[in-house]
Order: sequence, then structure tokens, then C-alpha cells
Amino acid sequence: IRWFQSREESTIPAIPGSKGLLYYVAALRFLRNGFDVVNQGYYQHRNGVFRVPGLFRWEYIANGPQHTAEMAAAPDDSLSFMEALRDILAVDYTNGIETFDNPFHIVTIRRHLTQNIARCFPQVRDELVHAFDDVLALDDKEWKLLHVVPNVMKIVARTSNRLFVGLPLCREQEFLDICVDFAVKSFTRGVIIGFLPYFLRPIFGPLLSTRKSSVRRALKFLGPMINDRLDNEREYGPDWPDKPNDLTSWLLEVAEGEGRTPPGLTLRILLTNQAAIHTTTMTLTAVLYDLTAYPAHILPMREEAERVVAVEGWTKAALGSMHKIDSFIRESQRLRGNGPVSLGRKVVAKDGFLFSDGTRIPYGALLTVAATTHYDPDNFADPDVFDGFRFSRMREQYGPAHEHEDDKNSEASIFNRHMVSTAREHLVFGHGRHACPGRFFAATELKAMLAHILIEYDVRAETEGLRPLDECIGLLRTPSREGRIWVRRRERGSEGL
Ligand code: HEM
Repeated sequence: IRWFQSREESTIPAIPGSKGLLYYVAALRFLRNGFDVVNQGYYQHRNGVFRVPGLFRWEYIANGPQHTAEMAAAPDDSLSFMEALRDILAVDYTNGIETFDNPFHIVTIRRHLTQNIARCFPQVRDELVHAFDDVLALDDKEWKLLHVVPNVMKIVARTSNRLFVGLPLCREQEFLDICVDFAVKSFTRGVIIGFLPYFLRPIFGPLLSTRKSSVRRALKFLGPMINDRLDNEREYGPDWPDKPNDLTSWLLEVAEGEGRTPPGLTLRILLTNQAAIHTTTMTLTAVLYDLTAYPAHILPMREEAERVVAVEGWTKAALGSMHKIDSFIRESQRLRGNGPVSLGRKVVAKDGFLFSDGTRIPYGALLTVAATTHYDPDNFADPDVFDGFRFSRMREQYGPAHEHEDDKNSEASIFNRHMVSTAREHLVFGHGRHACPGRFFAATELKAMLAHILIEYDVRAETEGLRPLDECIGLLRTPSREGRIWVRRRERGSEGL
């Protein structure tokens, strides 16, 4: 059947060698060498659309700024982000259909979380300082060789949960492990369920999903806290005295019905952790590999962090003045982004999705954008070179002339060079309607952590000049999970190099 489907007529060009019986050979090549296949299509069909053979059907990849802009602006009843997740990661089973019908946790992240970052920054800063101390456990000034991913994961989980559930739960390692485990299992099980034919999903989906057991385990920690807040609300009203200012409270402000029960709320807290922990951990891991592989960046950024903190203290606004640090993380994200394609959407318009150049993508197809745009010499000078200050230089160059510019989409606008700015050639947080709503918090956390590392620690590569190799799993790319770096507590005033 699949082979028959692969013969589907289309005027959209297919990657060479993927027609007829060669379909599956090409599909396996796409799975194993996604970057090569997408790069080939990108340069052959600049500003066009091409097809690659997926295991189950043709997948469509769009190139160029115009196509990206049209996809980013498309309404959900035409190109659906959620339906794509439903198809690929079987979120109906792993996360639950109710989170799909009423994604109030996303509304809370977009609105309340983002609005409260500056106010809650002192807690975030306090937690990250303690988390670095406890997790790295560097008592003296000796160098220690540390695995990056597990340590960063603990620090990120704990710091993020200071804002999600507050003290003391954010320091409860068993609770944090449940959050991490839920995220990993719902992804891996989702991929397995996603490989099943639709008629088998209702049978195997519930068996493979770990949602109920994760909620049950997390309830042991979250249940008493949520019940306590509900009791206070019943007794003293929605603005009860000493109500904590955290994600749990904000979720309760918008939750209704089942969402206001301890299990309903627990699921949303797990889902927020699922979206936050791995993404932020992998970004900071890549940043640390880049920092130690390109150590010439350390001193200018350390000088910037110390200078800004001396004048402004540790505030969210102060982080806004750290242009080099912002630029370094953005550059790391540009080069190490998480895969060959971005903006995964499913075509849900019955007549298909029509680009303004007349290209029509059929109903039910999966459509993405080639992330090759991050490495295109038309977009970035020396695109393969890691240049940590490329974006801060652009801000310096364009900033004064365009500071008062209203058009934030203008290519010259400094707004396009910030770490949180999405752009048609910078898709690490997506772009348009579904651009990551947690990116403002992620950026604050990441910049605060990098500035803290620069001021408090010396770091160097395990082997000088070598960056641990990224790992590719299917179409996903992650920084090495085995990589290690040397770290020591810094003697103030030392250059550490
Ligand atoms: C460096 C860290 C992060 C990266 C790289 C990242 C990346 C992304 C990307 C690529 C998307 C899909 C956008 C699209 O397809 O247009 C996304 C969506 C999302 N992210 Fe993030 N993210 C990060 C951190 C976070 C954090 C900290 C949170 C929550 C506090 C979060 C919550 C979400 C949610 C809820 C969505 C779905 C948005 C929607 O349905 O409209 N993310 N993120």
C-alpha cells in the first residue's frame, strides 16, 4: 500500500532516487542522513518546495523567506501545529486528549509566565545559585571533570520548578526525576505509537502511554500543595493572603472543571516541564561545549557580565544589557539547532494549503521548513564558522540608526538580533503563530546561568580544541549526552585560562 501511495502524482519535485521501488531506500536514507537530504533539496529548489519520502507518506519541505512567512502566518484551520504533533507523537495518548482540546497551560505560559519573569527573577536567581553549588559540589579550587548533560539537567529542572511549583518542592529530586521521566517517556512512547497504523492506536496507545502512572507518582508531591491552595481559595477567595506567585497559582487562575482538580493540574505542570526542561538543558549543554571549544569568547563575556552586574545588580533588565552573552547563545542555537527541519505543520484545509506562488500541498500532508536557512551563506557570512559575537556586532552596527524603528520585521531592525527574536532565517524557537511561548523565560534562565558560570567558574574542554560530537537520532540532533568539561570554582580576579 505504501509503495502504491508513493506513486502519488504530484508536480512538486521529489528528491532524486525516491521514485517507484526506490521509495523505501530513499526513506531510510532520509531517516539516517536527514541533514544531507534536506540540504540537497534546499539548494536544488531555492525558494521552492520539494518532497522527501517519509516511512508512511511523502513529506513536504518548503524553502525561502516567502514560504516560511506564509506558513508562520497560516491559521490553525489551514496548517495545524497540534495535528502534526498528534500524527507524529500521538499526543492524544501520551499527553491526553483534554490537553489538546483545552491547552490552558499554553495560555498561562504565554501570558502569566512571560509577564511575571522580571518580578520573579530574584527567586530564579536565588535557585540557580543554590542549584549550581549543590549539583556541582565544587568545594575547593581544584579542577573537576564533569558530565555536562546530567548536571545541567538537574540545575535546569530545579531552577525552572522554583517558578513552576516553588519551594520546597523544586528541591525534591524524586519529583524532578518524575518530571524528566515523563518528558522522555511521552516522547519515546509517542514515537512508537506514531509508527502504528491508526486502527491499532486505540488498542496500544493507552497501554504504551505512561501519562496516568506519571500523574499518579507526581500527585504524591503536588497533591497536598494543590489541595492546600484550593482550600485557601475556598476560604479566603481567589486573592488569598500570601498566595504564591508561581505557575501553579497562574494555572489555577485560568483552569476550569477537570483542570482545577489535583490530577488535572498535575498533568499541566508535567506538560510545562516537558516543554521546558530538555529544550533548555540541551541549549545550555551546547553553549558550554561551544564556550570550551572557543574559549576566546570567555573573557569578553566575563567582563561584560561583571561590568553590568556591578552597575545594575542581578535583575532581568541587567540581562538585557548583556549583548555579547545574548549573541553567544543565539549563535550556538543557530549552528546547533535541533534538526534539519522546523515548523512542523499538518495540512488540515480540505483543499490543501496554497502558497501565493500557486504551489498546493495536499490535504493531510506534513509540511515543514528546511532549517538549512541557518547555514545559508546568503543569510550569514561564513555560516559554518562559530562566531559568538556575530549578533552583538550586528546590534552595534544597526542599533543606533534603527533604535526608534517601528517595523520590527525590518531586516535591519535590532529586534531581529536578540536571542528571543524569531526570524525567517532563525527558526530555533519556531516562527509566527506558534513560536515558542516559553522562550522569554528560557532566555532569561539561560543568560542568567551563563553569566553566573562566567563570573563564578573557570571552564575548559576535556581535550583542548575538541567539541564533543553532536548526536543524530532520526531527524533529531542533540549535543553529546556523554560529553564532559573541566570546571573549577574561580578565584576572583583570576583570568582562569
Ligand atoms: C531553549 C529552550 C527552548 C527551545 C529551543 C524551544 C523551542 C520550541 C519550538 C521550536 C517550538 C515549536 C514552535 C513552532 O513550531 O512554531 C516550541 C513550542 C512550545 N514551547 Fe518551547 N522551547 C524552549 C523552551 C520552552 C520553555 C521554557 C517552555 C515553557 C515554560 C516552552 C513551552 C513551549 C510550548 C507550550 C510550546 C507550544 C506552543 C504552541 O502550541 O503554540 N518552551 N518551543
